Amino acid sequence: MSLAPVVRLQNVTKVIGKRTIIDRVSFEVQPGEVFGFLGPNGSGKTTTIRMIVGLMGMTAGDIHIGEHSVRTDFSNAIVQVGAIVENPEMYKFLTGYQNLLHYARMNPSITKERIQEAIELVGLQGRIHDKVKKYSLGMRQRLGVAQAIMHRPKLLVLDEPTNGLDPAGIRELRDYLRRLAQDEGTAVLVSSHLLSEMELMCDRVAILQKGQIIDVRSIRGQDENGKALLEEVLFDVDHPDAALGILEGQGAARIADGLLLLTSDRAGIAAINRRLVEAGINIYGIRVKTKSLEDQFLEMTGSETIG
Ligand SMILES: Nc1ncnc2c1ncn2[C@@H]1O[C@H](COP(=O)(O)OP(=O)(O)OP(=O)(O)O)[C@@H](O)[C@H]1O
Repeated sequence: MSLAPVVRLQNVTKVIGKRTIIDRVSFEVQPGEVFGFLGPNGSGKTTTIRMIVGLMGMTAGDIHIGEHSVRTDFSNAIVQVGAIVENPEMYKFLTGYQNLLHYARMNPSITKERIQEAIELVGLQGRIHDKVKKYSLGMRQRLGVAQAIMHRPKLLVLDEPTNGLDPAGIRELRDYLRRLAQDEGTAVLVSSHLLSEMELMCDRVAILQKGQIIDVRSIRGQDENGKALLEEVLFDVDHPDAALGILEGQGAARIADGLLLLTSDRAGIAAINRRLVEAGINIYGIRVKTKSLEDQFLEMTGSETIG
């Protein structure tokens, strides 16, 4: 991707007392990308996010928003950011619209048209004139996001936005974040400890464990370098032992429950299939055991509990 990243973390480190809470964290988020920041509780997501939005200083490293360093050029960096890090403070006795107007007054660049656009992007147009005290948690959050995007930030940061939402609310959140990324080219950074939700919502995820990034990967079946991910494949064949012999030297094939089990990328599966058929092996079925992000995450973090 040749686009300049919207946010770039370079070896960001945070030491509190004698403890290294965040250890040389580096990643970039591109325009129009929904990027997940995934890790178990206590892994350092909130601390990293607080450093991105300037609520906390960093011990070493740097963060750039566009070309502006959060360290040395904070005010130019932060104007490009919209964020919900702690619960957004809303006036519950005012309507959603009145709340937005109140915030818009602080920034003369926000027009009435823009307020309307933000409301529509989060799908709150039907209820925007109701009092906030009548809103569900999901609606309050939408209002928070509308407020955070009114000034057209290049980066939207949401800390654990799925917390407390029901499945319908999570689906709606996913839909409007994707819309925002696509329609406005906003880079969206969301943190979560919930893998299944990140899989649905994000283009890429960084996996954080004990303050270190242990992996950054695309959700769409490729790793960071565009290399296809390996998948476990089961071949149901008439002579597994003979098939194993034919494939000798082709990676780690073995027999499991009478099936031939091997690891391959997609192109490899076709090649292995052809080779077996040409050698006279009958194939009754091929099954790809696609690993969910959750399986991969558990493999990488070992016994670390999630959630
Ligand atoms: N001000 C602080 N002083 C000392 N330790 C801290 C401080 N802030 C955070 N920590 C520690 O840093 C680690 C990371 O915390 P952080 O809140 O960033 O994790 P998290 O991934 O956001 O987890 P959670 O989802 O539980 O909020 C934790 O072990 C926490 O106890």
